[in-house]
Amino acid sequence: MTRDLPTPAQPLRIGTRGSPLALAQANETRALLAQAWDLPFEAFEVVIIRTTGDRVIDRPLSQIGGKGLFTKEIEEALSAGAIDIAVHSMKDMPVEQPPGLVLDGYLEREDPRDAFVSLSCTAIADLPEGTVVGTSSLRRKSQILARRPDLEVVEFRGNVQTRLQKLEDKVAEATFLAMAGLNRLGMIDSVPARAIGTEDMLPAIAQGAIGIERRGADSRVAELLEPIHHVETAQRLACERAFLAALDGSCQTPIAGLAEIEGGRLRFRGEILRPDGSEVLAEAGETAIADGPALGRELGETLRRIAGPGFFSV
Ligand SMILES: NCc1[nH]cc(CCC(=O)O)c1CC(=O)O
Repeated sequence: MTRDLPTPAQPLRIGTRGSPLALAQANETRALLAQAWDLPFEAFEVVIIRTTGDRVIDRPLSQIGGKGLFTKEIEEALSAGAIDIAVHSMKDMPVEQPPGLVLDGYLEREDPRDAFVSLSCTAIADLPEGTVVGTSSLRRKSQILARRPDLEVVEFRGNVQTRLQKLEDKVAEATFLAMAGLNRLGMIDSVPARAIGTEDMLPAIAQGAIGIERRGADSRVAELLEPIHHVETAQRLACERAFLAALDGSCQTPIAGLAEIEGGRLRFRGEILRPDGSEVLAEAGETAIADGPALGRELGETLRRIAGPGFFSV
């Protein structure tokens, strides 16, 4: 039993970005912790931290450069002891953490699929030739162009509300969002969104999963997180992130992958694309759950070999 549980006077400080989705994720973590330990909400404090990714909104993410655009400042606060845990969208997390920090707590994964969002159409296939679609994701852009080279893809940044306004304003006819974000924001019924099957658009690595980062030396926090940790999510992400690590993936490379567990077996599909969508390389495999990381690594290395140097630069 943990001896010193957080109290309203000395709350556990939960660091997060200030976007509506990030706040929803931090509050979900807070509620799960309060429930698991039978503590009042006030024993947990949400601390908002502004990141480079939040500050620079006039350029595509891929052009700002550097890893961890949405995480660097939060990790600095965690290392400095200004917060006790950090709640992240695992999709935005580099595969390696700074020295002293550990990212091994996961909430149960939400729907990993992407959503097709449009006021006028219901699927990519229905879009008239030459239609303009908006996305800020290199992966989604490449996947769309691979399927529909006739479409025009324009840069589309901002939160869900901003993007919907851009659809209203006819800046683009359609856009793409994570189902997980729409669900967590409680917006799924108020947005013209349709889930895209993972055979049609393979999600980003770790899409829909929330990770909780802590200081490795902080065993009290490790103990606090244990009851809200979701083992199957961790097993799926271990495979997906091993795939990403083998490909040295960052936000600047179009990489997709999804691990699924059924009947005690883990199935993984992964793909890499040229940024212009002119080529897609895919691999899939199945293994025992414990061997998920080895499978992810092996398939990542296979794809890297097949792709050769320069694959991502065209
Ligand atoms: N890169 C931004 C980001 N990071 C996580 C999500 C969605 C939630 C998730 O995948 O867990 C989003 C927005 C989006 O892709 O629509």
